[in-house]
Amino acid sequence: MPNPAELVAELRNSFRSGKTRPLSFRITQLRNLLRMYSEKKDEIVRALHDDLRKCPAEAIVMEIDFLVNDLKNTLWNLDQWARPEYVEKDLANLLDTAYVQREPYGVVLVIGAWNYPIQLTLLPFHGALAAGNCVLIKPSEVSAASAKLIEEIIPQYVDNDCYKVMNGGIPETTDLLKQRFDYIFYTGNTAVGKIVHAAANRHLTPVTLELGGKSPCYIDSSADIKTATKRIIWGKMTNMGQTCVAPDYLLCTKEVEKKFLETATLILREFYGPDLKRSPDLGRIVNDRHFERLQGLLEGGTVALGGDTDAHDRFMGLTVLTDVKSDAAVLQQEIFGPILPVVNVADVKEAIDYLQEREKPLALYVFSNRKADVELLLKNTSSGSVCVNDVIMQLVVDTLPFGGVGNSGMGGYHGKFSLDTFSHKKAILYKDLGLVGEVLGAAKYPPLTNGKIAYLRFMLAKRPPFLMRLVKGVLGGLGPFLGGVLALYLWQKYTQI
Ligand SMILES: NC(=O)c1ccc[n+]([C@@H]2O[C@H](COP(=O)([O-])OP(=O)(O)OC[C@H]3O[C@@H](n4cnc5c(N)ncnc54)[C@H](O)[C@@H]3O)[C@@H](O)[C@H]2O)c1
Ligand SMILES: CCCCCCCCCC=O
Repeated sequence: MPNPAELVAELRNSFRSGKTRPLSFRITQLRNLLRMYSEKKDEIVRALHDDLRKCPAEAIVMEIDFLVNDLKNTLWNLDQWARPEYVEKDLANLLDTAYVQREPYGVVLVIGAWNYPIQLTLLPFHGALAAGNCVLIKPSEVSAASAKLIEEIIPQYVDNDCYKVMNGGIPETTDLLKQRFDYIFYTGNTAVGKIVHAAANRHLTPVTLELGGKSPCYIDSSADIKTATKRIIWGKMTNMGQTCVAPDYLLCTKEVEKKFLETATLILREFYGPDLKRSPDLGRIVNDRHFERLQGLLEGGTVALGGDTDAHDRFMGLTVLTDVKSDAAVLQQEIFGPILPVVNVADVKEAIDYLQEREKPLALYVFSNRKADVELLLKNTSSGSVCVNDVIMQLVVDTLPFGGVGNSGMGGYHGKFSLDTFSHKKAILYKDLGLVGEVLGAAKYPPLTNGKIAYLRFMLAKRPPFLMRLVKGVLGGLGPFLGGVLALYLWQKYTQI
């Protein structure tokens, strides 16, 4: 087992060498990863099958394509995203250059989770690499085949001095977290998120925590129940419910619950045939521990649909629970499996009360054609994301940030947000050393007369953007000489006071 202190020291030396700074170097690494996903596609599909019995379609669309699309987007845009961002200024700094320059933090630790073990481990890696960091990747030990594959293939495609993989379980990760990193990106459950946060805090290391929680799904009687049911079942059964943003429970009236149950029976048959267990499109629960945990959750209510389980095969069909006691474990902990409890509410106001009393979820789903009610939910609840009239699909829009809030996490990524997450936004003011610049700023020097203070206040005062654009235009038109004359005039005018 490699020594974490040595790994981090090697990465730090590589970062200090400046190797990862040039955009051309990063682009080469990203292109190599693109080649990796194409050349190692079969191995990835096989590893995901070994870990979760993920079907090839899910492995390709939800893990490999997700990564490939992210790389393409980054490669097409990185040059532009990484450019300095010039910003507006006050009069006192009008001749100077003020801009934000993204710079890499240094050595980044990425800790992945097991449910989408390739995607969730390597997507943050893309962002950290693109931003110019050196990276240590720690895949989840729970998805052992994927972890082993990542350790094997990453060194074949990217620079070994700058990017490393370390496998291990809780003791190894605990040791790793004693090291000083410049950024930590963690995906996993909230309890461990707190451990990671505390460890990062010892070194004041900034973090992104991509956590979980119970993502509610509100349906009202105005929604097209067939389409809503299809979308909910798809989202709940994808990866056997082991998706961070899977709909966790339904919030609806008794009447909608009844319609949902009738429709769900038909949809399940349409999607997976008469015997769900034999469907090639359904995966399995990741391990026995999680299977037993899920079986325990079934005790919380009445099984209104499904309930079929096979411990030997770690299979569980979609199981809808009704009349669930409010203190049942299935309504307290994140389910992360194919169980769907129903919580009955009379109307949207009761739904909002229910949501406000609970932790902020990673996602909120609303199925409704009542625009006013949707607005009420949007305005009166907080969650990492919202998707109206579908589930999970908000993640696909990579111009939206993906992340939680409160107990479901902090920070976000995807698309350009990944580059922002892994970059420090350095503020740079490049002052003019010439005479005009000096005159514009000279009022700050003591002795501070009333005139100088008035001048300073005039120069630093906030003005509406249109006025600043006008001043800039006029000064630009006058040229530096007349601009200087104007500055001298203002200086004269104010210092005479
Ligand atoms: N927000 C997201 O993007 C996202 C994505 C996937 C999963 N999740 C959430 O993650 C949870 C499921 O994942 P999990 O937590 O079971 O995954 P997991 O068991 O794979 O743990 C995640 C990582 O934490 C490490 N870890 C575990 N215990 C640790 C400890 N005591 N100290 C230090 N490191 C430790 C593991 O080695 C692993 O790399 C769910 O709550 C789910 O909602 C969130
Ligand atoms: C087409 C839908 C793609 C969905 C990808 C889901 C990723 C989930 C990450 C959290 O567990």
